[in-house]
Amino acid sequence: MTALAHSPFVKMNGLGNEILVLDLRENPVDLTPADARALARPGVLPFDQAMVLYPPRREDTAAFVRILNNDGSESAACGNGTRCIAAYEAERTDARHIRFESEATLLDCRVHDDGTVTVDMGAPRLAWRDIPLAHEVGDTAAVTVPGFEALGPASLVSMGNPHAVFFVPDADQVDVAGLGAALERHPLFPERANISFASLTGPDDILLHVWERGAGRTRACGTAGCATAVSAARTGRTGRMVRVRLPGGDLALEWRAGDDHVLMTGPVAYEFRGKVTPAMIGESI
Ligand SMILES: N[C@H](CCC[C@H](N)C(=O)O)C(=O)O
Repeated sequence: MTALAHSPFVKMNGLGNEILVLDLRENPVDLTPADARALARPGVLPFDQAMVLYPPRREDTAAFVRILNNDGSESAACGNGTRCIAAYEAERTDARHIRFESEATLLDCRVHDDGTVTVDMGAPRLAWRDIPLAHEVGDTAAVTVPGFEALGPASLVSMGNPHAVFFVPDADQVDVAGLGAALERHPLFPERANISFASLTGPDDILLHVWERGAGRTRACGTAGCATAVSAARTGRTGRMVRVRLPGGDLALEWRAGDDHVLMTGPVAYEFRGKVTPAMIGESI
């Protein structure tokens, strides 16, 4: 039996984005890519991302968080998952202001009385090396992706993880899975990319469909919402405060003037709780 068995988990979702919160602060074992894939199997604990909590490395944080996609790959950021761990920690400790540390940044979260959570997702990174891209492209706000000229230029952003945002006339009509899977692994993106298709549906109102790196089609992606808000403001399509509507629900986003941090607000939901069993990670007792 591996040390992972018996660790407590909570299955949550942030706008239908399937999140597994695994609290390993009492039992900080390494969660391998194979463990993540085993847990994510259908009938076990299917998730888009696992948010794995480890003992804090800094005194002013509640935990160090690792983020794993369901294919076992690691991400440095996950907006919806961060709202979930903030709500989980608020429930456990009664704190309302909670800070986590991830590989990419510090994540300041505020849990509101209505149960919604605001996360300071930090400042976007817009330089080609930081996204990262395979080579220099000129202005990252409008990049024609070879082979995908018909989609028009993409706006490329890192929110800790790489994003490409295409503004299209009607995001509901796009073949998200077909185009998303091909673009995720385009040679322009050496670390692959999350792919978003966005349409303006009103002043400061955006419809969004997302194909996630390492997880595929999801009902919502918080960092993609952030990347889209930044891209829309950066290209003059909207102001710095927008509503982003995803299949799973809405996010309120503000790209704050002054420090350029992106503030993301949205709901979370609990599904069920339990403890990891050996069978869940593919082991017999
Ligand atoms: N669902 C997440 C993002 C996952 C990103 C992941 N697919 C990657 O970058 O590898 C969110 O709400 O922000």
